[in-house]
Amino acid sequence: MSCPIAPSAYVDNVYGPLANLPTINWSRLLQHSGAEISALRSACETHGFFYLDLTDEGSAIFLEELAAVNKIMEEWFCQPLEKKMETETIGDAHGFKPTGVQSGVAEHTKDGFEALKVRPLYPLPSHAPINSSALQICRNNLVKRSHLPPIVDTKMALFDSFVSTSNHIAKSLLSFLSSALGLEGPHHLTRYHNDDVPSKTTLYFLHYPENLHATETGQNMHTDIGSITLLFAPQWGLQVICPDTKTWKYVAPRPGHAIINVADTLRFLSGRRLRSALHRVMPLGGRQVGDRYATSYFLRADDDTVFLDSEGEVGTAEQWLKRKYETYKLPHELQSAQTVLTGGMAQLLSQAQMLN
Ligand SMILES: O=C(O)CCC(=O)C(=O)O
Ligand SMILES: [Fe+2]
Repeated sequence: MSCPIAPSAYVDNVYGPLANLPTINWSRLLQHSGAEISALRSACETHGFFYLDLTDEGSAIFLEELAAVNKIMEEWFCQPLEKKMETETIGDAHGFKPTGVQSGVAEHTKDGFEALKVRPLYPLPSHAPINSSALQICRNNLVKRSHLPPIVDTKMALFDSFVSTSNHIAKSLLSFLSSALGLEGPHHLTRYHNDDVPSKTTLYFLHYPENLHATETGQNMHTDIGSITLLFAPQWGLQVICPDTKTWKYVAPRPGHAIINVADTLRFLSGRRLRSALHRVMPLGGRQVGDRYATSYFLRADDDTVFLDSEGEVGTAEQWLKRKYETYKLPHELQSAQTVLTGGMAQLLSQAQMLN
């Protein structure tokens, strides 16, 4: 069985002007173009949200893998809820989350997405081709460790390869950014992101089932928890607060592009020099017409990474994730009484401007 993706049209005089986000070119970054690296830094300082152009020839296989994992996941989400609930939830970074457990995008509503979180291999598969015996060792470890849903288990090589390239892209961005910010040696940002150290790095599949009643809608505003998010959102619904107007604007889906997001931990580790973008998912017209899907790779710092958070407390990356997930479930009025949901970004914007 497959769930067709319903197209939805964007009409700018109804839904407002689009977010004008910077675009960074992946192949130029790989050539160490000074201009592209400085554009990357500027995008993270001013927006914290940008398109990454992956339309180069070298990224074609990765995009094919993305299409293949998405097809598998769309079929997986079509299963009855009881079947999906069989995927054990382990901590907040692995397992199945049904709709309606978090506060929704609008007051007095719950969230309208279900999600399957898949903890990647640990140690993560290297970007170099993995030989079959290495893969078998990883596979045995993973099966014991992670209680994967059978669908991931049977397509292990595909999922591994997709995770490996996602990790490579996210860590490369981190590395270019660190050098551009002059964070070198012991302060280099990659030092907090070790592939062989436990972290809550996660591959994340989201499904927003059609819901015409809007009791469970979209995804509430938030900043992401970790360091760098690679988001693939081929359908309308994603909105971001733009730094110029401080209003919500829709982010146009762009084939062959990832949307990259500076998340809380990276902002904290950069000494607040980088900006985290406040974003949410609001279906066009406020109702989820047709099913919507999105895929993310959340690169997160090693569990024991220490930083000063937006509540003024010194804690670890692992504690911040736990706190953030607890906050997602709180009613809106309690969420807005503290800084955790938005990593302090909401407090940097005036309430009146934001609600627009
Ligand atoms: O569904 C989307 O487009 C965005 C999802 C998102 O922001 C998240 O899961 O953190
Ligand atoms: Fe997000």
